[in-house]
Amino acid sequence: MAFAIEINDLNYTYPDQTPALTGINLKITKQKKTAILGANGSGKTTLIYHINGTIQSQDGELKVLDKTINKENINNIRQAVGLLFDNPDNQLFSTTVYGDIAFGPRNLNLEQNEINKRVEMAIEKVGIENLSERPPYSLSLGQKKRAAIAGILAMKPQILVCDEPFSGLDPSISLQLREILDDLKEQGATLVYSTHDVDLTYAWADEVVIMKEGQVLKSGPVDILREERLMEKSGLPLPMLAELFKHSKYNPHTVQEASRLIT
Ligand SMILES: Nc1ncnc2c1ncn2[C@@H]1O[C@H](COP(=O)(O)OP(=O)(O)OP(=O)(O)O)[C@@H](O)[C@H]1O
Repeated sequence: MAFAIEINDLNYTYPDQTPALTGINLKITKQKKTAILGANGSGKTTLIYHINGTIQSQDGELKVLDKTINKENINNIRQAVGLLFDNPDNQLFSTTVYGDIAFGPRNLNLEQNEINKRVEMAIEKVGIENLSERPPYSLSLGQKKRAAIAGILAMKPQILVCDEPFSGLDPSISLQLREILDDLKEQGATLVYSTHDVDLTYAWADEVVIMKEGQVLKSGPVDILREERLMEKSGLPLPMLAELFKHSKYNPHTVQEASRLIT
C-alpha cells in the first residue's frame, strides 16, 4: 500500500449551508510530508479535520491506512491519526504538561509502566524536560506546540495531521518543530500539514496539494509550485526561489542550495 490516505468524491457543507469541500479526490503518499496549501478559506482545515475523523464525511469516501472511516472504526482511526490543532489551547487542558501528555495513553488503558515510558520518550523527543510540571496555560506558544506534539507522540500515531503548525512561531522554534516532525517521518510516520506558506513548503515538503474554494487544483511533487499559471489561479505567489531562478537551469529549493549555486 503506497498511500496512507485516499479520498474519493468528498463533499462537505457546514450546518449553516456554507460549502467547504467540493468533489475532493486525493491520494496522500505514505511516509512523505504532504502540504495542503491554499489561500484563507480554501478548505484546508475542513479537509485536515476529515482525515482524523474530527469531522465525519457527509458525502464521499475516506480511506485511512486502507480502511474506510466509519462509525465502527472511528476510534481506531483517531488513535492512528494524531491531530495537531492550529491553536494548542484546544488540546491542552490538564493541570500539568506531564498530565496532558499522559492523558491519551491513559485512555488506551495501558499499564502505568508503559504510560510513563511513553510520556518520558515524548518529553525527551520534543525537549521539554524542564516544563513537565508546569501548567500548560503558563507556557509560550512555541512551548505549548511542543507539549501538544508530545501528547500526540505518546500515542505513537502512524499519521500526523497538523493544522497550520508553523503559524505564529519564530524562525528558530519553527525549525525545531520541523526537526521533530522530520524525526517522526524518519521513523515511518506520514505527515500532512496545512499552510499558506509557499516558501516553507517549497523548501521542506515532499508533496503538495493546492486548494482553492473547496477544490483541489492540483497535487504532486513540490515542483508543481513552479507552475506560474497554476499559482496565479490558486491566488498564492510563486515561491521566491522559483521566481528568482525561473530563467535558470538550476532549481534550488532552499536558500542554502541557492547560495551554494551562486558562489
Ligand atoms: N464552523 C463553520 N461553520 C460554517 N462555515 C465554516 C465553518 N468553518 C469553516 N467554514 C467555512 O468553510 C470554508 C472553508 O474553511 P476552512 O477553515 O476549512 O478553510 P482554510 O483554508 O483552513 O482557511 P484558513 O487558512 O483561513 O484557516 C470557508 O468558507 C469558511 O468560512
